[in-house]
Amino acid sequence: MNALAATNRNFRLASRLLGLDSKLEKSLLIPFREIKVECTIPKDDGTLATYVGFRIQHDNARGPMKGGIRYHPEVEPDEVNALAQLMTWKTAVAAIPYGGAKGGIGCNPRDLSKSELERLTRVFTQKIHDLIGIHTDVPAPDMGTNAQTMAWILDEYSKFHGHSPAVVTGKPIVSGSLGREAATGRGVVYATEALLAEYGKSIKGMTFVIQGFGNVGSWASRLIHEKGGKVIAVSDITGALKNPNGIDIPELLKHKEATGSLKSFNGGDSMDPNELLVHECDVLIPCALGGVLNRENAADVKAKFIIEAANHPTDPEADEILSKKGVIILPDIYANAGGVTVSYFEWVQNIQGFMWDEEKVNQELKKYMTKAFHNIKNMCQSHDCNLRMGAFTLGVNRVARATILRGWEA
Ligand SMILES: NC(=O)C1=CN([C@@H]2O[C@H](COP(=O)(O)OP(=O)(O)OC[C@H]3O[C@@H](n4cnc5c(N)ncnc54)[C@H](OP(=O)(O)O)[C@@H]3O)[C@@H](O)[C@H]2O)C=CC1
Ligand SMILES: O=C(O)CCC(=O)C(=O)O
Repeated sequence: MNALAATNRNFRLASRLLGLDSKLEKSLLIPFREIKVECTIPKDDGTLATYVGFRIQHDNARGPMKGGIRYHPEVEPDEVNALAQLMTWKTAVAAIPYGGAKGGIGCNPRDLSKSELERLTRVFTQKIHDLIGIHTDVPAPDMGTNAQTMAWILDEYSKFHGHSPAVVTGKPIVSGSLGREAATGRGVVYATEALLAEYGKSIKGMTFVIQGFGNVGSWASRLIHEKGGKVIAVSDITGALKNPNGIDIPELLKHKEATGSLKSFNGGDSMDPNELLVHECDVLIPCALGGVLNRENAADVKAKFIIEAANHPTDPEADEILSKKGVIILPDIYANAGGVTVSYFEWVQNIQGFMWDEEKVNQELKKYMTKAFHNIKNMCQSHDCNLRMGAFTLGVNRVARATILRGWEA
């Protein structure tokens, strides 16, 4: 099932549990606005290259639309649409005053030089600058983008609208927030702790398998390692690595920084990346692409807990198979909400012109993640449902209530 069909399905199941009116359901499902732009840039060799950029603004009933910008060869409208919708429910689950959006450019950032990436980002910003803004739509990093990308967007946007640091989050520290770079991984760890506590367990001594070693995967690995968890397998696009005694994550981080990949790290054995997701472990954390858990591999998953740090890593068919096996899944719209939560703190700091220290950022993040977990659990009890539906009913209900309060009448 493609990402949009899967996301719509989860939304409809939640809407039914909540008993939403069908007209309201339709209105919540259809995006507020879909933007598609042509981005042509001169390459370093003087030739021209054209890329397609998207920004899909899903809903703004609870506040300005919010969500990342992805640079990846597989970026296409249905996927961006699904990711934008997930942002709407995610910001509502996290109880931060935003709606949802997502954007992206179909390109392989590994094949572009830094100056080509800068030109592409600036052209994309020129095409969408009048449709984003501090109180309308606030982008942030996602796969293939980072703080530098956000700094270019801020600079280009500011040429049209004056200096506007709050127009993007996930910026470098000069106008960004302390703690934002680590926030998604840190939020994943707080979410994991909240879940494990329900089962009388903690991170210390448990075994973890982590797919993806970019922003989210590397921070999650580092923090789990610091808390005494044993990361026994990790992967990036170049391959996968295992060590049953636990990988030395600080050493692996140095290796990845120096070489750009996990390859040839001598603190573990290489493994088939397809084996990684079905490797024996206590906790599996996908931190890369969507749809990686599907009917092909779900029956073979051996983890007892899955923490969805990536967006929509679990296809609905896999969801069903895993649930029958008794695997506990912490859904993306909660598990990876730490990033957008600290993006909210960054936006607040930019608007106030006042910078928080990192301790305050992390304390507030923990408060938001812990509260959201208990709110999800309450929804699970009221609707007799699993954690995914607990999170969806929580998010959808908050957005539906805001929509009704703003004047919706069937
Ligand atoms: N950044 C954020 O704040 C947030 C991100 N997310 C989600 O988390 C996920 C990861 O995002 P982020 O860490 O920012 O992205 P990055 O681009 O920083 O990292 C992505 C990682 O995935 C790896 N990867 C790509 N393709 C594959 C593959 N086929 N098999 C294994 N690994 C692969 C990359 O490998 P390599 O290192 O070799 O390139 C990289 O390590 C995405 O689903 C994103 O939507 C969710 C919430 C917030
Ligand atoms: O920080 C943000 O605004 C959005 C992060 C994001 O894209 C996501 O949570 O998927």
